[in-house]
Amino acid sequence: MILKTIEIKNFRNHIHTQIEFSENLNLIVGGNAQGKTSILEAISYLCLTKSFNASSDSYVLNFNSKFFEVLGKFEFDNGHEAIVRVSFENGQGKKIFLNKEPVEKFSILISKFPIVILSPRSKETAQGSPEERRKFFDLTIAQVSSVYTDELIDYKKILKQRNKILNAIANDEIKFEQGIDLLEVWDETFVNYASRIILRRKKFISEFIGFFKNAYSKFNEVEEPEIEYVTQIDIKKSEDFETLKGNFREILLRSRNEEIKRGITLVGPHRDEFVFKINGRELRRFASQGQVKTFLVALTIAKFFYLKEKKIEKPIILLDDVFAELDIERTEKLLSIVGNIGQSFITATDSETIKKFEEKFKVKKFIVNSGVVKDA
Ligand SMILES: Nc1ncnc2c1ncn2[C@@H]1O[C@H](COP(=O)(O)OP(=O)(O)OP(=O)(O)O)[C@@H](O)[C@H]1O
Repeated sequence: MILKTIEIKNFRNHIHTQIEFSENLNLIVGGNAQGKTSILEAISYLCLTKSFNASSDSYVLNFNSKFFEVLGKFEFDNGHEAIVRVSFENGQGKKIFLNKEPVEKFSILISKFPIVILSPRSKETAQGSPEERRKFFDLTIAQVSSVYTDELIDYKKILKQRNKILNAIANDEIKFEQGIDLLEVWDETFVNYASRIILRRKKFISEFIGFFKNAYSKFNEVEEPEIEYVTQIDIKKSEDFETLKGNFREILLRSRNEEIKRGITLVGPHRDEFVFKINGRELRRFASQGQVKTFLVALTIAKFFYLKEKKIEKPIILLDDVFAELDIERTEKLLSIVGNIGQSFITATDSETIKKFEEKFKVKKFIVNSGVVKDA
C-alpha cells in the first residue's frame, strides 16, 4: 500500500497542507517545532484513527480552530484506490469516511490500512510498564483482525462491570450472597472473552517470534533475543479453546476470595505480560541502551513483515526522529531492509548526517517551516 497524497487542515500548526508523496522514501526535514511530526501524526489518523503521540483528538486540533480534517488517497498493492477522511469537531467528536461512506466501526479501518511506526515514544514499549507492551501487541493483532479489537473492547466493558460488583461486595454496599449471584451472571461471559483473547495472543506470539528473531539476527547474530508471553494459566496445557476456558474458570474460582477481599479482578488478560529478554535476562532491567535500540528496530522490522504476510499488503512505515534516537547505522540498516520494499516517511532535523543519508538513498525531500511544507 502507498499513501499518494495527503491534505491536512487545522491540525497542530498545519492550517492547510497538501503533499504529494513519493512511493519510496519521503524525508521530512525542518528545525525543531516546525511541524514535521505533526505530518506523521496526521498519517497515523488515516490508518489507526488516532495519533501515536496524543491521547486526545482535542490536543491535535489547532489552537485557533473549531475542526480539523485529514484526507488521504491510498493505493493498495493490487492497484485499487481508497480515500480516507478523518474529521474532528469540538462537541461533535470524530468522524471517519472511507470512500465517502461513513465508517461506524473504527476497528475495520485499523485492520485495512497496515502501518508500522517507530518514534521516540517506542522506547516505552521496551522499557515501560507491561501495559505498554500489551498495547503494542494488541495493536499489531488489531491491525490483522478487527474481531480482536471488538473482543478487547467487550472484555474491558465486562471487566468494568465485574470490578464494580467486587468493589461493592468489598465495601459492604451489597449483601455478600447478592454480590456472588451478580458475579455469576457475568462470569461465564468474562471467561469466554478472556479465553478468546489469551488464545489469540498465544497464537500471535507463536507466529511473530520467528519474524522477530530473524530481524534481530540481522543486527546481532550472537545474542539470543526472546519474547515470552506470560499469562496466569498454564498456556502449554491449554491447547484448545475448551481446555483453556476450563483452566481459566478454575483459577478465577480459586481467586474469588482474594478478589472479594481486594474488590478488584485479579485474573485475566488485562494482567498478561510480554517479557522481552536477551540471553535469558530481562531487557527492561539489564539491557544496554544499544540493546534496547536493536530490540526496537527488530520489533519494527518484524511487525512490517508480519503485517505484510498476514494482510498480503505492504505496510507503510513512519520513522519519527530516528536519526536522533537510533544512530545512523541502525537507521540505514532498517531502511535498507524495509525501505526498499515499502513506502516510508522519515522526519529529521537538517544535519551532516542527513546529507550522507540522502547520498545513499533515493529520497523525496520536503522542508517544513512553521506548518508550511515545500518540496525541496
Ligand atoms: N494543537 C495545536 N495547535 C497549534 N499548534 C500546535 C498544537 N499542538 C502543538 N502545536 C505546535 O505545532 C508544532 C508542531 O510540532 P511538531 O511536533 O510537528 O514539530 P517537529 O517539527 O516534529 O519538531 P521536533 O523536531 O522538535 O520534534 C509545534 O510548534 C507545537 O508547539
